[in-house]
Amino acid sequence: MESARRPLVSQLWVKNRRNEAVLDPERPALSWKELQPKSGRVCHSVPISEIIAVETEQKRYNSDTWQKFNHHAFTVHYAQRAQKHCWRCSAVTFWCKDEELCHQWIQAIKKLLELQTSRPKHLLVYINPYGGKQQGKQIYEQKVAPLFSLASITTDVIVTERANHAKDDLFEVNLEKYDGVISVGGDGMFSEVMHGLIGRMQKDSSIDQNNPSAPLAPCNLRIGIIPAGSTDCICYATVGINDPVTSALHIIIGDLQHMDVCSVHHNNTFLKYSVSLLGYGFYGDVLKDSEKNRWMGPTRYDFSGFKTFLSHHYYEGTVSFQQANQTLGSPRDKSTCQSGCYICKQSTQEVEEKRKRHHYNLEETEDDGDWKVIRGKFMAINAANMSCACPRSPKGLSPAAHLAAGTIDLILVRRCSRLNFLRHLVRHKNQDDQFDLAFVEVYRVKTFLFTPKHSENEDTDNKDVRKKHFNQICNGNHSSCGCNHVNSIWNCDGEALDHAAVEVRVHCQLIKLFARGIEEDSKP
Ligand SMILES: Nc1ncnc2c1ncn2[C@@H]1O[C@H](COP(=O)(O)OP(=O)(O)OP(=O)(O)O)[C@@H](O)[C@H]1O
Repeated sequence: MESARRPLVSQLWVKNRRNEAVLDPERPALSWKELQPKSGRVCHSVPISEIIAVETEQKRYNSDTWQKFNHHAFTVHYAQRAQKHCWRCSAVTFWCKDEELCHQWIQAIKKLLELQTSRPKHLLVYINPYGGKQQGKQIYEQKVAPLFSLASITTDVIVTERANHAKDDLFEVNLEKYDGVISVGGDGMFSEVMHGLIGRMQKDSSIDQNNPSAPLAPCNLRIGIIPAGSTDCICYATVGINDPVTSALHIIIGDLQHMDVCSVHHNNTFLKYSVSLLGYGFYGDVLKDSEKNRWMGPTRYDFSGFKTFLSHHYYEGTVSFQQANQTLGSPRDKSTCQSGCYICKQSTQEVEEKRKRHHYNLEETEDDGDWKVIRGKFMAINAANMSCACPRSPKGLSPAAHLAAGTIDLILVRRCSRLNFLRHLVRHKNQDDQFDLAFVEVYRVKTFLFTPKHSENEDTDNKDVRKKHFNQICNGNHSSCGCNHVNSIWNCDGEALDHAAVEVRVHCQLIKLFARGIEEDSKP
């Protein structure tokens, strides 16, 4: 036992150069450095947690090296950080003088890899063949499957045949045999998989999803996202880049990122879950318009964004919310949520204690803030469950929002001039603070309710009634006041909700992803 903890140190050859290689179970890492370097000495080091696989080198070299070492070599495949959060699978081949030493190294590395218990062995993969540029199947087969096979991960792959295929399947399938579920597609496909998994957990735990205050059962299976859609914001926000190989490597090494999920209800009826943006007003209208122009592809968002900006609608209603405890930070913080975020870690402990208390039917100790009620006319009401950073807006809607702190950043943009609204929008792209404007308010909340001024029955099919209420605001001069809609719609992670009056509640760390959040400086 004692010898297993001692470092293995040997002289091995890498590319015809003599190296000292060290496998240290205490650190735990594999490192090697040239013994007689031509220039400065470079020490390479790979944490065991980032080694993908070790393989005996087959006789595919016809080189002098191969002759010299009597064919004894092994290759270590590992995750290497490239640029801007991008990871690549690199390999290094070590040559040994004798077979026994080669075997000893391979066994020692394999033993340490076996201790990496968070790694998945068997995965359930759903591929949307029609997401994004319809490349999901090729991306998976060419870039991801070979890496899974290298890492000895077995898979059951389902290419979806219709919308909701993955979601329905997740309600039926035996999940016990899997260590994770992979979504190959965009945000819509991820949402489908997430709804399937969360729904299944609640069904198995006999929890009624229609009850807005029911504590939901957490999902223990991790979800992996292989980005292959036209919008891959969830992947970008949790990994830092939309790159299938990087995502596959995070899955293989068994990364873990907890994530909050918001439940959205209307009159005690469950509508949807959301992990990124719930937007009423501006982002709801953009979605409504963009759905009419799907034929345009991803450019429809720019087109509809511009059109919606020009139409300059505002909406009346009441927002009531319960503010989160100060220890969970503020939306105006300068620091952002990154890999190993201490605020999210603190929430992990709290959520575990809360689940234990619930399990033993102990009393809850709620320390959340008071309720606040705001009535007004809003250009936009945005609830960000994460920063919502994406390649188009690298800061995101709420740059300091957390992935797993159990909070929502509620952004209220009150009625303002077109120029002022433009100033607010432009600040999502530059260094200026988008909240530092008189007509913008931001709160960190746990739950909120929105009630439109005009009831939804009035807004839907009864046109006469709609006209009556519409006239109350603008006296019928639609073009000058810009309020030719009574109510907007909610954009819930890119999908439209059927109701404007909603109750939203955040469920701290309800799901887990194969990710690690965004690393501060990804290139060592
Ligand atoms: N085989 C299928 N046929 C049709 N729709 C599907 C299929 N599989 C999944 N879907 C649905 O397609 C929707 C969009 O998928 P996805 O997010 O992968 O692509 P996308 O191009 O990013 O989407 P969007 O058009 O919303 O930007 C999802 O909501 C999903 O439910």
